[in-house]
Amino acid sequence: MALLTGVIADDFTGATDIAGFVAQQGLQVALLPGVPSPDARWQDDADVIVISLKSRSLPAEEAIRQTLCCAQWLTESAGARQIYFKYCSTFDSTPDGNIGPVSDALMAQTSCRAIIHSPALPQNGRTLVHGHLFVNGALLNQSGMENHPINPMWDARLVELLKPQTDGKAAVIDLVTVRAGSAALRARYQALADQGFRHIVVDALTEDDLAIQAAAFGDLPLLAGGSGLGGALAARASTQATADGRFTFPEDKKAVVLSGSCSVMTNRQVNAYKAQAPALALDVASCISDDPQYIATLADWVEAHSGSALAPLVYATQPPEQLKATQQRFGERAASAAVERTFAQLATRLRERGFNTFIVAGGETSGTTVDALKVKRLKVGRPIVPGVPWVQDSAQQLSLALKSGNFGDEDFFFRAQEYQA
Ligand SMILES: Nc1ncnc2c1ncn2[C@@H]1O[C@H](COP(=O)(O)OP(=O)(O)O)[C@@H](O)[C@H]1O
Ligand SMILES: O=C(O)[C@@H](O)C(=O)COP(=O)(O)O
Repeated sequence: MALLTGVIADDFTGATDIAGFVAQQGLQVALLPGVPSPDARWQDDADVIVISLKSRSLPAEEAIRQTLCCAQWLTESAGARQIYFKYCSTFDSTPDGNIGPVSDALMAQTSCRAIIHSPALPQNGRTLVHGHLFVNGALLNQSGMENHPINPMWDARLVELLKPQTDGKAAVIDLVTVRAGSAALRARYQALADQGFRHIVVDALTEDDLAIQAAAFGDLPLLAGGSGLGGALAARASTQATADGRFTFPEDKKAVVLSGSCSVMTNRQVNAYKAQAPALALDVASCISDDPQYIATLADWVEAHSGSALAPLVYATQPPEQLKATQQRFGERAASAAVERTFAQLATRLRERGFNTFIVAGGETSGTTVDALKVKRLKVGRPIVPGVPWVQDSAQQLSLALKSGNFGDEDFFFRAQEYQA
């Protein structure tokens, strides 16, 4: 089958999330980290290519530049018929971007009059009603996402979130219209585009609503949203039974858990795990000092605890009050950059010492870690929980579980280690 869709994900956990949902539908997925080189020609078989960027928190111009390079490569060198801009199911962005500016730039490049925004992921409790985004029934800005370290979410209304990010007019298509069926939904989209609306937010409460969206919008050159709509599009394209995506894990497993997310769920996961497993909290002051000796000390600690039944955990995860104090002391950007740099350097050091299995919590954290591990191309394996598949760089015999901050249940770090080859 020719390449159907080229996905550009704005972070790494988002990329493995959508790649996992697509692979579960039996489609062949290639997962590529970073902007492909412009002269790299794509000659392999794949139904869907997912490119993972770390563009969510970049300045808007740089996020646009990287995304457009990917879109151009996907259409011209890989033959993608459709571009899917994958962002977070919690619409993670700042007042400056990057969802609005990147969407505008992609519309210009793909000659799309109006872009669909569909972040809903009912499988993980993200639903959209009258354009309001809910996380497990709580409004986005009352869900814990208001305390996010780098993109605190200030509203739950997507149209309001988009306002400071774009000059394009935004509108909502509500659930009643979605449930009127794909033809009615498409007609409403056309009518709004004719009226000059450029950003069309579409409600979804269930997976069935996403299936209707996939039927209505499957042929558009450009779509944007979460992995829910991505999975629904793959289900329509699939002719096979669900693939299980098994691969062989490294025989001599040397695993570590790195947690750089401060989300509500990751805080619970870290607390549950550290009650039973060896765990070490990062010292942010030492991260800021950028002292190589600190990295060596961390690596020694991990190595010393790697014989335990449960993999050692190194975490920066903090509850909101503690995080606020850290950020006031060091500055938000400086603290988060120092923590990410520390995880990246630690991952490199552990790789050199033979660690081959990395369980990482947090999208930005996963981005820096995967970059540091110099991953080239990833195979997608079976899901540990919805939205978090095992992925593997077979050339390097390296297995990775990249967990979005809020995904998984309290026992996630345990479950991730119960895998079977
Ligand atoms: N203790 C801390 N102090 C300051 N920043 C932190 C701390 N712990 C984590 N961070 C930063 O918070 C950000 C979390 O983002 P991310 O890894 O994407 O998690 P999530 O998936 O929850 O969004 C990262 O930039 C990380 O470095
Ligand atoms: O759509 C989602 O929720 C995830 O795929 C995602 O984008 C993850 O982002 P982080 O929560 O920052 O890991």
